[in-house]
Amino acid sequence: MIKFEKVSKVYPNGYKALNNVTLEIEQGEFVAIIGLSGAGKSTLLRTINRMHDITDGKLTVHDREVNNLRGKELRRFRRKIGMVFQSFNLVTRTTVIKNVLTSRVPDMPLWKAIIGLYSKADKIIALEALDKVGILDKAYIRADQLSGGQQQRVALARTLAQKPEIILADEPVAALDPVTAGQVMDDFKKINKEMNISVLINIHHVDLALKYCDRVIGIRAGEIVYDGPSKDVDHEILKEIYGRELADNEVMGE
Ligand SMILES: Nc1ncnc2c1ncn2[C@@H]1O[C@H](COP(=O)(O)OP(=O)(O)OP(=O)(O)O)[C@@H](O)[C@H]1O
Repeated sequence: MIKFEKVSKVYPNGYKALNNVTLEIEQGEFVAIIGLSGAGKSTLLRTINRMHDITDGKLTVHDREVNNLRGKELRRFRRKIGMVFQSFNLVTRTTVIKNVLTSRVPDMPLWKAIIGLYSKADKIIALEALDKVGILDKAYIRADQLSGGQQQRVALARTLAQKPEIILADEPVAALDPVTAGQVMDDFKKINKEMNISVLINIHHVDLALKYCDRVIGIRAGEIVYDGPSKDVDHEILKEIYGRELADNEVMGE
C-alpha cells in the first residue's frame, strides 16, 4: 500500500507543489492522476520513488517510510518501482531486447554488465516482458525503427523486466495519436489486472483516464480535490479539478 499522510512538498525556491495530501492506494489499483498543467501531478508521482523528497508529513510504501530509506535499501526499494515517461527514454540505436535487458543490470555483477554478458535467465525475462506487451517479434530490431507506440511498449517491457510491484507512468501516452494511446493504455490495464501491479498514471486525456482507470485522483494547486471511482466523475467534478467547465472536445486531451 502507498500511503500519504498530510504530505506537503515545498521546492527549494519556496514553491509549495503539494499541500497536505492524504491518500491511500492499495496494491493492484489502477489510478489516474488528473489536473491542470502545474497542478502537482508529476511531483506527487515522483515523491513515491523518492525522485523528490517530501518536506512535511509521512509517506509510506508497503509500511516503509520512504524518507528514511538510505543507500542500498533505497536502491532495492526503487527496483520494485518501475517508471515510464512520455519520451520513452530508449537507447534508439540499439536493439529492442538490449533496451529491455538494461533493466537487469542492477542485479548483475559489474563486470558482466560492462561487457553486456546477460544470463539466459535474464534474456528469458526480457523476452517474456516483450511478449506481455505484444512485441516479441520486434526483439532484434533497432529501437529507432519502431513507431512511437511500439517504443512506449519497449519502455513498458523494460520496466516489467525489472519485476516491479508498482509502475509510475508520467504522461505515457501524451506523445501518441489517440488510437495508439488507447493500445498502450490497454497494455497498462492488462499488466495491472494480470500481474496485480499497481499502476499510477499522470494523464491529460480525461477520456482515457475515465475509460481505462478504476480510480481518479484530481489534483488542483497541490491539493486533492477529487478521489473516487472513475465512473462517478462528471462535469461538476471536472469543473472542480480544472477550475472551469470542460468542453466535450477538451475531455479528449485537455
Ligand atoms: N524543481 C522545481 N523547483 C521549483 N518549482 C518546481 C519544480 N518542479 C516543479 N515545480 C513547480 O511545481 C508545480 C507542480 O509541478 P508538476 O510538474 O508537479 O506539475 P504537473 O501537474 O505534473 O504539470 P504538467 O502536467 O505540466 O506536467 C508547478 O508550478 C511547477 O512549476
